[in-house]
Amino acid sequence: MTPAGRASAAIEVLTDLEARKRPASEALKDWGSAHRFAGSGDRAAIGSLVFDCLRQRASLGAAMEDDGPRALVLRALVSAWGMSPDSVDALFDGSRFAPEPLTNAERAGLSRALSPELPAWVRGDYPDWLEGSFAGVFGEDAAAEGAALSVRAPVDLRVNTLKANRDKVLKALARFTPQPTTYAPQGLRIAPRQGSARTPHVEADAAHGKGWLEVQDEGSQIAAAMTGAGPREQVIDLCAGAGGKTLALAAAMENTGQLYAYDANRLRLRPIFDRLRRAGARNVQVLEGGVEAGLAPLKGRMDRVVIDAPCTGSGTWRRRPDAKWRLTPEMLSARMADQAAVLDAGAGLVKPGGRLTYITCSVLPGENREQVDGFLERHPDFVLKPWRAVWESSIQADAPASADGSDETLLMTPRSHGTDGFFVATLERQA
Ligand SMILES: C[S@@+](CC[C@H](N)C(=O)[O-])C[C@H]1O[C@@H](n2cnc3c(N)ncnc32)[C@H](O)[C@@H]1O
Repeated sequence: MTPAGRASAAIEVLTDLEARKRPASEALKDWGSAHRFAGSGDRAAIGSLVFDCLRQRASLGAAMEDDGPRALVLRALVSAWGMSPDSVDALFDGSRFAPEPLTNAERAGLSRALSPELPAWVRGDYPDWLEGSFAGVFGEDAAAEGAALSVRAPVDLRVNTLKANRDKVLKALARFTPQPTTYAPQGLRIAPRQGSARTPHVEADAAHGKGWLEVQDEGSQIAAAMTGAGPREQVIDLCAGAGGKTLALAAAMENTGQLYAYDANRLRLRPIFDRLRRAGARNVQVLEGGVEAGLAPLKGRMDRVVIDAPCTGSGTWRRRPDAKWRLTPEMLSARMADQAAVLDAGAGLVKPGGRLTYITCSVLPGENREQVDGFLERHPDFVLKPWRAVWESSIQADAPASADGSDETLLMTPRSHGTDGFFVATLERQA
């Protein structure tokens, strides 16, 4: 397909998305099935353009003074793909498969500077109803923090120390030019590709098949390390899902002690079995029973309880940009109720002197600090351990400031740490 044909396809997919209100991945898949002539490079480029439009939907629309699919694609080619307005003008020439030529209003939109007077949610590309939450956490930096959540993310890898080391993986993946991550001791980063260039499919590499590495954001790796889980401990990953944290914890525990993996939704656990096998993790017991059968025997016995809580995922909007525009206040309230429930369930499992680590991949205060405050009120036998000391005992690199300025809990963000948005609080049960 020509670049102009790909732009037409992206407009088509965005139009479908808007009309049918469904996930971008589904709309892209359907488009691919209906256009079998499109090669994998075409699909990747169309997908990248659609996702770039969604990441910056509010600011692209404001610049164009039009938030329709065609306007978003036009401006994304300039703002996100770095094309000049003239080259976009030349692309949209109305020839076969190309979009219609530009109007004068569209030409003006391609060069319009974004006014600093626009509301922070427009400049920062987040939903308007979250203006208060963003201002509450980030103050004057709300737009800048939002903007950093609205660009492409790198591919981060965690070297599985049960089977490999950084040098071995660096060599195996040399063609992707990975670099060591700034903070996570076993992390590697592959920088995001620009424009239509394809994101490397690391999971198709032999090194992944051999269990040498996992795809895991650096923030997630740091959060797992900050649980402090180590050899010979009794640890439960209470919201294990597909096992991203479980695998990191098993490696930190050097395959010793006992790591329990539990999830209220058994279906979510399904991929964990293959992943554990591939990674060579042998100290993990997946708890498939319900709360009574699975968790009751562990009451008050755990050195570490890890709660990677269900959340809105606002910290991962770089990777799932359509999710940010689909999020509603009702969904946020439902996640907050889930978080309080899982925190209460986790509290009962911690042994005296043991620790509960509360993690979200969200930047919203209702899911983070407010949950911790509510927990401490309901469970006066727990105290909050300031994050800096926890970081220093688990991560070798110097601790950067929390994105919200807190000395008690850690908020990582793309802008402040180059990671996805992650929140970590350490709660210790008094002996
Ligand atoms: C953020 S995801 C976990 C991701 C996973 N830890 C990883 O690193 O790949 C949150 C998980 O919590 C689970 N969950 C929600 N409520 C729960 C509860 N009350 N008890 C245990 N798990 C729960 C969800 O099913 C979901 O799989």
